[in-house]
Amino acid sequence: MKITVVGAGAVGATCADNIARKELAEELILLDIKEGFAEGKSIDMMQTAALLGFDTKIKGVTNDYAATAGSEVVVITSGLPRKPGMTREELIGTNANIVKGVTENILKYSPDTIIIVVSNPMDTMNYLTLKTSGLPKNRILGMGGALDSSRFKYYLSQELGCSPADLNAVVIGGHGDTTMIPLIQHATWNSIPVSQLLSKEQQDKVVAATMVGGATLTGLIGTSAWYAPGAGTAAMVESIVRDEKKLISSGVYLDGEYGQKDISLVVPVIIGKNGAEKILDFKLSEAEQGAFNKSADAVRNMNAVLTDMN
Ligand SMILES: NC(=O)C1=CN([C@@H]2O[C@H](COP(=O)(O)OP(=O)(O)OC[C@H]3O[C@@H](n4cnc5c(N)ncnc54)[C@H](O)[C@@H]3O)[C@@H](O)[C@H]2O)C=CC1
Ligand SMILES: O=C([O-])CC(=O)C(=O)O
Repeated sequence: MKITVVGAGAVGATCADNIARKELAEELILLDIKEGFAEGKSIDMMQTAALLGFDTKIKGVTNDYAATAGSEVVVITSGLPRKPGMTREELIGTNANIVKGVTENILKYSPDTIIIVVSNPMDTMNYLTLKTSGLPKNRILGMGGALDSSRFKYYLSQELGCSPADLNAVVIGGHGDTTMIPLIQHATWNSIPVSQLLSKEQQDKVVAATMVGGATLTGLIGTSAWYAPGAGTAAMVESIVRDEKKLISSGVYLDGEYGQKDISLVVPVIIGKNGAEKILDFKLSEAEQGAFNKSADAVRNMNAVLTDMN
């Protein structure tokens, strides 16, 4: 198994680190445009191999796409992160060009790969990758729901005083401060609905904290988060590589599911060796479907910016 991670910054390097520790690949290429940066990070990570006991060979390259040839999975993290006070959507001007160029270069050497898009604004960057690559829709996945669902579990666990691992909770919609939809009515603690354990105020607090989870960390750190984003992406890679068929909220192209067409949004997806193997199209309540439609409108407006940029 050969995997490439594009962008050796905070998220890309953390994702690569997780992939190596889990030994998901024999060969892992880390590519960045900044001279020597991916090489340095890769050597640093390889110098943990003796300590951590992993066998993955990590190689860093500066913009050398030939080195990525034959990658079965490619993760795209290249692009600017937001600064405090910014929205993810404000990154579109810079990141659309980066993601489009990277996708074109990757496909020259790995025409049948599965791509996971992380760069923000993720829903629109995933849609752009779908349109740029011409790959079948099952081979393009956006990372956002894995992270947001894990954040949702974190905030729920804080309120319930329980282990996040005992929780089942899912975020769908867009990967944006106002577009994500934590499905609180469906969340359970070992099968017990959390809506029966938390007051309405507590539930509202958890939902609100989850939605601005990324912005909160950006305010604290000065740039956006990377540990949970890196781990969320690696979990998707793992489900592909090990053909786990895990149900992970992910950005996928919708063709009628949840009443939406020609858009990428986050919904529950079974992820296996063929990428997005099945979208679980379950019935939302009227309020949830209304929120989903509103998120779709917002993401569609962002997607329209791509046309204006051309
Ligand atoms: N979807 C999600 O849930 C999340 C998305 N993100 C997004 O991921 C992206 C990366 O975030 P960080 O790693 O924190 O940023 P970073 O600034 O630490 O790393 C980005 C890297 O991309 C590289 N890069 C820029 N243009 C490139 C190109 N054309 N080819 C190859 N490499 C290129 C830069 O040199 C830099 O090393 C941002 O857009 C951020 O908003 C971050 C966290 C979560
Ligand atoms: O907040 C950001 O800009 C980065 C991101 O998508 C996240 O951490 O959820």
